[in-house]
Amino acid sequence: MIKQFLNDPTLLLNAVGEGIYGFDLSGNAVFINPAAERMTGWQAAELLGKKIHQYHHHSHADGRPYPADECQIYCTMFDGKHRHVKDEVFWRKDGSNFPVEYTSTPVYKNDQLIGAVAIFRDVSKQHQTEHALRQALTQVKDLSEQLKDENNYLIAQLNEDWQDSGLVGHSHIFQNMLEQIKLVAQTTSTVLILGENGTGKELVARNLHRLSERSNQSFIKVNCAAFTPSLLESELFGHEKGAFTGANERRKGRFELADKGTLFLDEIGELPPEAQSKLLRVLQEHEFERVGSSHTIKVDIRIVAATNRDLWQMVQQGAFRMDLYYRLNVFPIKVPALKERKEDIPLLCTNLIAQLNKRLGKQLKGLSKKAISQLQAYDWPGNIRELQNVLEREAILSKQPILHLSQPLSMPPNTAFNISLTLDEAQKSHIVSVLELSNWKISGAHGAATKLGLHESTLRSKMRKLGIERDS
Ligand SMILES: Nc1ncnc2c1ncn2[C@@H]1O[C@H](COP(=O)(O)OP(=O)(O)OP(=O)(O)O)[C@@H](O)[C@H]1O
Repeated sequence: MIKQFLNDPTLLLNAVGEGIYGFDLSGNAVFINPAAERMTGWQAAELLGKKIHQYHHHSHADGRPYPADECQIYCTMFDGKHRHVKDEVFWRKDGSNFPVEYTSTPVYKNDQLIGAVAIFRDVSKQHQTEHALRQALTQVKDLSEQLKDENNYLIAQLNEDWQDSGLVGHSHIFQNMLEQIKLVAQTTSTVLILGENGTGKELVARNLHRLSERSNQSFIKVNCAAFTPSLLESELFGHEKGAFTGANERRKGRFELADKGTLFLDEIGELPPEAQSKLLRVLQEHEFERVGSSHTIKVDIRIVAATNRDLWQMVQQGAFRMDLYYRLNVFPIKVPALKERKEDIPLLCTNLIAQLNKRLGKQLKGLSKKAISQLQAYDWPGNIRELQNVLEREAILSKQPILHLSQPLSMPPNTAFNISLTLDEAQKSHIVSVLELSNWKISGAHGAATKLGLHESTLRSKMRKLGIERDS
């Protein structure tokens, strides 16, 4: 048996799965095995004695000619050096090509170079697998990016001390508003919610979403006053990696996250001009581009916007685009100020005290009659948010189950004169009070900076210095 193979070594060469070519020193084929025939479609009889390079190594993969004197196999025949080559192609008889990986080894007889042997493999399958792997990796990366975006957003939402309260009030004016919410919730029309700070605009927006057909999809909120103009654009529309300094990764904007759901644009009056034009385009054409990208993204979102500003006056002053105003003002809902529905105060208090009991672990029963009359005699510039704060303060101070008012309503406790405070403490206390009254809005005409007569950046640096954060 062994003898049989020794007598005819080509039996072994014919059995291997790799293609084998033998060359003499002139580059002519002297041996071709069946695997090479199968891969190239050229029969041995057609190529033996011929320069193989001209048949299936004549061009590179991109079609550029591959001169014979650069051919790595021929080079071995000149310098007698072994070579391992990747990223080349061989051409088939039918004119197609396939990627190959090959070795070119010199053949010596009595120390004399007499030719070379090339052993090659078709690596198309390997390339396909690599390509599929690369695609799968990109998909995984995209998905994990999306999950990260959504997760960040959800965490931010959870941290957002959103209280589990419904819209409470039985006054005529409030019931009218509830009726409007129910009607417009069924449609996809853009809604503009108007009302003073702390009246419950956000609560209205969330209820609109809850009652709509989109309730199973996301409700995404953006406070347009909380970002600088350039950050706001990237927050709304997202950005590509490297779109600006600090954009280390690609990030989806709130418009993309809200696709199929509702996007709540709070403080819409603070939207800078550039973002106003982009928003107009989304409202008209449902499309936009991420910052730093030319790729157009289509979305299906319902816009609900809110403001405490007189948008029409802003239009007349040139601070808000008129076309955007009309696009937003399709269905305006006016949330009444608390002073317009004082008859709702007792019911609101019952509701808010129940929430406080849960949150503070108290067992308060309600308010004294005198306290209710005091609350109804007051004008509530800070609306329900101010009412919440007053009740929370009294709930903390109270040792009895029935609450009384321990301080006059017209003087916010934080600004009360307190001689024991250092200058820094007094500043901190005053800044926090003004921030609370401004719903922690820093910039804009109604922001804390304007109220304090400071530049926005001065206020931010003072806040940093005094350690003022929203939860403090
Ligand atoms: N009808 C209501 N019944 C009970 N609680 C309410 C009602 N309306 C608002 N609230 C509560 O009052 C607080 C302020 O409401 P919300 O944040 O919706 O006001 P807003 O008008 O959006 O305020 P801003 O303009 O300052 O952002 C919230 O804690 C909310 O739960």
